[in-house]
Amino acid sequence: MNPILEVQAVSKIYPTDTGSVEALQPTSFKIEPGEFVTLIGPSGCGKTTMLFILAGLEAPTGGYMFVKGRQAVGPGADRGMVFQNYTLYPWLTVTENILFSATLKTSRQGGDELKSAKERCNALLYLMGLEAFANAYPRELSGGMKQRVAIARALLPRPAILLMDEPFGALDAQTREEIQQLTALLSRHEGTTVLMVTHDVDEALFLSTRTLVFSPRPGAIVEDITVPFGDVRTLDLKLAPEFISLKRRMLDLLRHETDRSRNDYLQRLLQAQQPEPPRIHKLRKP
Ligand SMILES: Nc1ncnc2c1ncn2[C@@H]1O[C@H](COP(=O)(O)OP(=O)(O)OP(=O)(O)O)[C@@H](O)[C@H]1O
Repeated sequence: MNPILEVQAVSKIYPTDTGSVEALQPTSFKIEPGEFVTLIGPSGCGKTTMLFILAGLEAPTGGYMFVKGRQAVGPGADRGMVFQNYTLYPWLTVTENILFSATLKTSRQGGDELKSAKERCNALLYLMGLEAFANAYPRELSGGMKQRVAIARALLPRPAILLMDEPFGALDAQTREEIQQLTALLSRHEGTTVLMVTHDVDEALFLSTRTLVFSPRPGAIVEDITVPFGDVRTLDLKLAPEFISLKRRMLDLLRHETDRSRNDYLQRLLQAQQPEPPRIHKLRKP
């Protein structure tokens, strides 16, 4: 099978006023059609950087990416993006938000395109359980509903891959579980290929078919884990022994990586600081 996404030695160094920050080591991986891949790793390891590069919102320092075999440079309709913070246009209704890019595109192309975009929008509103809110404005929606609109908007043009950056990070625990379940159902129903950044091990294992574990910054893939829980997943899975055992393995791996980086850092700190010789105060005899 040809990969939907191929990442070849993508790296990133940010220039800053105080020197350069190496966010990503040269990193390579492939994603096959229909895979739901999560990217997990310690805070600051370069997960968002990788996603932004793949979305075309950040230029890589080195390396290449290919979507369906074609080199991708800059943003494109073949990659949909959902951010952590709700990015809906507050002056547009739910339907108008979902149709926004289609409206821009079809204003140049004519009526039939817009008609099929509207049909697709209605189908997504139904799948997302948002039909009753089709004409509501973002201020009238809960956080979970806003994020469902953002997902529908990203899915409208049927992107080759959906990129999600901690999309449920700002939601309360219950809403988060509801939307996780909806996302699992939706990605299976639509056959969407997904790459999602998360720092939540439960979320990664519940949703994905594969997890890429990143090292601390500069990020690099330290393990590529197949998640073997099948297509139909309910929240009960999170209590199953095989889920808990894989969760433990991932937590150990993340802890080990974080400890290793902390120890390296402490070691460097100790080497940089020559300990001062102990001061001996002689007591004067009275
Ligand atoms: N525009 C920028 N300029 C300079 N440094 C940056 C920039 N964006 C990110 N960085 C640095 O690059 C590193 C990786 O950041 P990134 O946001 O990709 O990590 P992350 O794994 O997504 O973190 P988190 O899980 O905390 O969101 C961090 O050290 C961050 O400070």
